[in-house]
Amino acid sequence: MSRLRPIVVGNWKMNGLKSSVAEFSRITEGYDIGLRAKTDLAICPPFTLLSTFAVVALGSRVLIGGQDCHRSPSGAHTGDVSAEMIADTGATHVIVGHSERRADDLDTNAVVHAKARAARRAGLIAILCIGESEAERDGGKTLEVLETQLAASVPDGATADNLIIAYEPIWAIGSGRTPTLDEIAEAHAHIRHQLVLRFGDEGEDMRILYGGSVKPSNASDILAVENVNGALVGGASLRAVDFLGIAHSYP
Ligand SMILES: O=C[C@H](O)COP(=O)(O)O
Repeated sequence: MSRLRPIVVGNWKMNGLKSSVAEFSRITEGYDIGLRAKTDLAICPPFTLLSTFAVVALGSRVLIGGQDCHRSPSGAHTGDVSAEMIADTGATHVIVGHSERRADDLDTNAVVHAKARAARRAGLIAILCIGESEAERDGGKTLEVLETQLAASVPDGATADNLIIAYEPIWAIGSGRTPTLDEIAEAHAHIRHQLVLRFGDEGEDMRILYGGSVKPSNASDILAVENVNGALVGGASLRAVDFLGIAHSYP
């Protein structure tokens, strides 16, 4: 097992109303001393719930993150939210480059790069997502795609304290399908290699999460794979029992 302290992150995507505080409270209550000894735990709710969740999380050590940020600290960007605003809620993390934003909002690698820099500027830890499409996997291009995304979207000067990589094969997100454990190991080893080539020893300490159809029934196998330092969980993070079940899967 990796020596790096794992982190299990829940991405609530566009889900959650004020009434969801009860479910989030169950997560904070379930993050007991036994679980804290195993793993960090974070929830990234929609922007509308960030401040509320940050208050509910106080004292629980559950971490809070945004799901995206604008590259600028403030200004005329209607509808956008800056990294500084996210940090101001008490959040510590922000997801950048999720494939849904790369697809829906045309976030290129250059844009993701700028957002990761913005996260650092605001003192947030960026959870930077990369991953191949099904056509790219079928075409044998997975490792090449990951390499290109890493080179173009991870900023210089990134450290293990301000950057987490999340490997999410696009075809595995919300589909119930996952790569084989060998395929996950291969992708994570490649990401680790690229990080070490670029950042030296610092690259050894950067956490690499797996995301895509993680659930309580497959978490223990996936989380045991070499260089998998945690998970980015979508659908299964919406219910405390499932999310805590995944976090408990660590040996
Ligand atoms: O950010 C989370 C990922 O997109 C994974 O979503 P999923 O667990 O619903 O497949």
